[in-house]
Amino acid sequence: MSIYDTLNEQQREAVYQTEGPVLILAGAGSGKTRVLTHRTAYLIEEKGVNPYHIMAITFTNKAAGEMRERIDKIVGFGSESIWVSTFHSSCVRILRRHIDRIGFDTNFTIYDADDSKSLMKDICKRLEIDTKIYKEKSFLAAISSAKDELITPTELMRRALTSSDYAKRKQAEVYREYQEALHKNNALDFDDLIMKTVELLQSDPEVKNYYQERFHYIMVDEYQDTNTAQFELIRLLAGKYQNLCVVGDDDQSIYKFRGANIYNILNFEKHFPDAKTIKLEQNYRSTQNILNAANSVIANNVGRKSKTLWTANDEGKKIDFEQFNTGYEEADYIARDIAGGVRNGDYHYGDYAVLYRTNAQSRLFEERFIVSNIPYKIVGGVNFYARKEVKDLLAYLKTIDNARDDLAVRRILNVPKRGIGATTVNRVSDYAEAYDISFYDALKRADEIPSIGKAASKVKPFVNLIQVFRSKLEFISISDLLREVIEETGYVKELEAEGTDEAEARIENIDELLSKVVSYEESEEHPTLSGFLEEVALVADIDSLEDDSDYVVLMTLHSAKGLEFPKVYLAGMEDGLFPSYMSITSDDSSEQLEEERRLAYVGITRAMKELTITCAKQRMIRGETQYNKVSRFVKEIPLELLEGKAPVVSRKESDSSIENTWNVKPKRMTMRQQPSGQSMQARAFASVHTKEEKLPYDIADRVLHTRFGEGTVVAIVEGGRDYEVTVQFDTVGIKKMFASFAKLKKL
Ligand SMILES: Nc1ncnc2c1ncn2[C@@H]1O[C@H](COP(=O)(O)OP(=O)(O)OP(=O)(O)O)[C@@H](O)[C@H]1O
Ligand SMILES: [Mg+2]
Repeated sequence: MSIYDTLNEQQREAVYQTEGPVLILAGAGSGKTRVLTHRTAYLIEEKGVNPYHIMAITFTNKAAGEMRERIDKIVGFGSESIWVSTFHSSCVRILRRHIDRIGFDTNFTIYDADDSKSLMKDICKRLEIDTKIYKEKSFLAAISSAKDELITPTELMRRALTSSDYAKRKQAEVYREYQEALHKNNALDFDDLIMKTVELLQSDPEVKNYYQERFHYIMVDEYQDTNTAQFELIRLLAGKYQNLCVVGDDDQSIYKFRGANIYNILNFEKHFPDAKTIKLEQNYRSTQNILNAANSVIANNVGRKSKTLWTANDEGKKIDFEQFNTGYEEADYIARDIAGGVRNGDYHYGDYAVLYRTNAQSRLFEERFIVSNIPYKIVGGVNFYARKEVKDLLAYLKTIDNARDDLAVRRILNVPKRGIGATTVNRVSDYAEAYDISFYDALKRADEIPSIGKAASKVKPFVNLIQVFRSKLEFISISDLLREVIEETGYVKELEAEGTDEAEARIENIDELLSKVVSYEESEEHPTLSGFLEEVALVADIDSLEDDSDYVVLMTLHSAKGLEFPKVYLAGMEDGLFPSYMSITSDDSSEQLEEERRLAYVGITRAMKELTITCAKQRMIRGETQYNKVSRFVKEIPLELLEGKAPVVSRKESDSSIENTWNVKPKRMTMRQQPSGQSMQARAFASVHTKEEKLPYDIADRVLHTRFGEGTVVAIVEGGRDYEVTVQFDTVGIKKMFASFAKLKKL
């Protein structure tokens, strides 16, 4: 049996259609990514294409890694010369070779979001912009959108001049300054990686021809999320042979806020008139119930390309829908459910994913999982490489590698403390500006800077230190270099002296960085410092996912694209959170709502076997308690597909009041009933939060509620922030409420 026998008829057609432009348009889990990997194998094995001429592009490193693995498995020998990578790393590869043709050094630095922000701060200061009125963040956002659309500073200025909008003119001015500063630092930001590559290919026919001749076959996964710059890049690369195969799903377009242009997919046939379109209709990933839920939610979007998606899989379990009073209860339920599933042997930790709309939601789960001893990993949030100690040491390495990066040099000039103050830094900066040299070169000439006086003697040892490291670079490994940096600067010694838990954690992170260097050295044939720094700069959040260990994954819905898990929790399904408050209230609300709905579709379709949807009536968001209704997306799922482990009350009622209960969970344990081993930890967890002091009533007491009348207290649960009191009322039955809201009086 050949590998192509494992494909259905439409998939096979897509694999065999190797020549000319091809669009594969299909719903989630229909095997689009699988088609791409098999197509690659087919090109090599059956069509005799040299792997060297093939390029496959995806969005995240995780997806690229997975694709690489699958391709290696089916192609075997020679597969390493295929370019399987993200847009960004493909561009880095091209630029490292040819960017000197557009006026940069090939050992340019890549700025992350943090670096860009510091640079922007400097610029705003220099231009004397009042950042209370014009925020740095909004400049960066405007620049980023411009780059997504391939708009140059000159073009942005031209547009600004035709409008009377002062803010727009400021943006254009800042954009120009920002680009000049990057250029001076021999640095590119993330968006530049794509834009500069396009610029290079457009301006240099020789380079364009070289890459067009290199890539006879180009494939792009998740094509629905490409922006204008990425589209242009692909169009240029495929310009000669036109063997371009893109796969995507317009229903999963979720990056409009990052400039994704849905028209790239909707108009593919217009851009490439010879294009052949293939649709895949069978979903192999999910149960019928999950797929039905996804289909009925997305059906509410208008103006979609018509698509059918069916599955031969089992009906599967119903979707577990649970509403809680608070986010704490929600996290608690999910933690228990996971622990239970693993205990029963139904699942491994690694089979679970908890997905949510915003990064901030992860904290409650994290706290709950720690208490319950559930191994987990958060994708996103504070990225390892964004931590101070890691950034400091990387700044050392960057300075040693390419001291043209002013930001890196300034970051470490006084780290650890060398008694070099802000005044000195400013004077050196001014000098560098005046002579049009880099900050580091100005440091080297400290003696000549008239205004810095004695400070020059403090600067010198720093410059010497860097020069010594540089001279060693020739004959020691990168890991030894890093060890020397740590040693010579006394970085770890200082932390050790601090002796706090936090310092300890920082030292662990430094160890982790060293391990990263070592593993880089082991995996590369010719490891170089620039190579290492480049790899680090490209690590997207998703990379903290590792394949071989067993842990629950927590991540935002956006990061989950393209992935699949046996059991998925969609948490925080509340109007105002998901769909976001912005999308409900903004001017172009219907468009934004549709984007949110596509995100819901992405979320639901990540689940293979089981899906749990949860929400809370009351939730702390940015320090404020919000009362939210059940997400409209949940209401778009037919009732018969849902089931609560506790009784579900009709939909209408759920909208009426926050004290109304969709479900009461009498089976939930109080802290007192918990096994003693856990309760200590649990109490420690609870004590982090402020809570009412002791309640004036106890279980079995008779109490009075202003609306519900008299009743008997049946349970008191110590929630995270408040006591949850369950009362059996004489007239309205059982109600569960928060002590601080209910204001029950003891009778
Ligand atoms: N013909 C097939 N036979 C068996 N399994 C298949 C077949 N096609 C796809 N699958 C499986 O179905 C699952 C989904 O496939 P894949 O990830 O390629 O879908 P996709 O269309 O790329 O999904 P998404 O839109 O979420 O990116 C995978 O586990 C894949 O191995
Ligand atoms: Mg896919």
